[in-house]
Amino acid sequence: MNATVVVRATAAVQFPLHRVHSSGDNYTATATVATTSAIECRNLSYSVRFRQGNFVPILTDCSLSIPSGQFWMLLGPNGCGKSTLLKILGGLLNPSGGYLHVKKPRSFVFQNPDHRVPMKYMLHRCPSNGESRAGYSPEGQSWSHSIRSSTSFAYASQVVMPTVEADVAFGLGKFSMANDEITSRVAKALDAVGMHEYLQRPIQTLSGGQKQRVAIAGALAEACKVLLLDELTSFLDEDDQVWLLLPFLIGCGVTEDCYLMVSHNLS
Ligand SMILES: Nc1ncnc2c1ncn2[C@@H]1O[C@H](COP(=O)(O)OP(=O)(O)OP(=O)(O)O)[C@@H](O)[C@H]1O
Repeated sequence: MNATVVVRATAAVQFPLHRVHSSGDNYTATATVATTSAIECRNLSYSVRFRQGNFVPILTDCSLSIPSGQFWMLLGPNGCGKSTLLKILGGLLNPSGGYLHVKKPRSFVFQNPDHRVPMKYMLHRCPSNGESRAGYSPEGQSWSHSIRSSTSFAYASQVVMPTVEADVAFGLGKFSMANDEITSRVAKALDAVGMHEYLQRPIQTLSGGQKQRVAIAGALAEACKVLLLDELTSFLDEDDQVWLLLPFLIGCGVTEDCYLMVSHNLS
């Protein structure tokens, strides 16, 4: 990873620049005391293996330490490794080496809600088939059903349920939770992203930016401690920019102890 920085993106605070340690330079991000960190990684590396058998390093010796309750941005040019790092932090990729600690639960929202995402992500979001969310699964249908009917067994769409309400409630299937609690969490999370009036809307009628908000609401409903947002700004228009959503996210109380990280392209 080259020339990538992690900046604190809370409006009232002057950004302290923390450079992520990359191969060939000596910087290491040192945000605060490690024990209070929401995310802590030291000397993290990630390589991919090509068909020819050779390993190509994507991340080398990457270290950062970031506290809870703050909003940080990961900045860097195309191809420097932002998404890869975020996927490692989100548990979607396993690092090849180094130390990694991320508070749980953690949630990951992808760049484009219509892109197919790894099945590992869906299992992470809801390891059961979602039917434990009484009242939210359409009759005879569950997310595993929608995946089975799709062309690939390995991938699923990020927003997976037929309505906004069902999709935000989807990840709650992994908790044993009363229906009242589910309803309240879904309402609170949709309020936070300004989408409450879309509760019953079929997912396919939403715009890309609205789907992004629904995906964020799904993560918030699960009361995640770490929210990882991969280049949302490429999809949301100016009015939807995540730093404008931030006061809502914090104001609704679902993110009190949450750490948010957004990757953003510098080019
Ligand atoms: N599975 C893979 N196989 C081969 N190369 C990969 C793989 N995944 C990532 N890369 C390479 O690793 C580098 C970092 O990719 P990554 O998607 O993390 O970059 P990024 O900083 O998020 O880029 P962008 O801003 O364009 O989204 C790129 O050069 C990419 O081509």
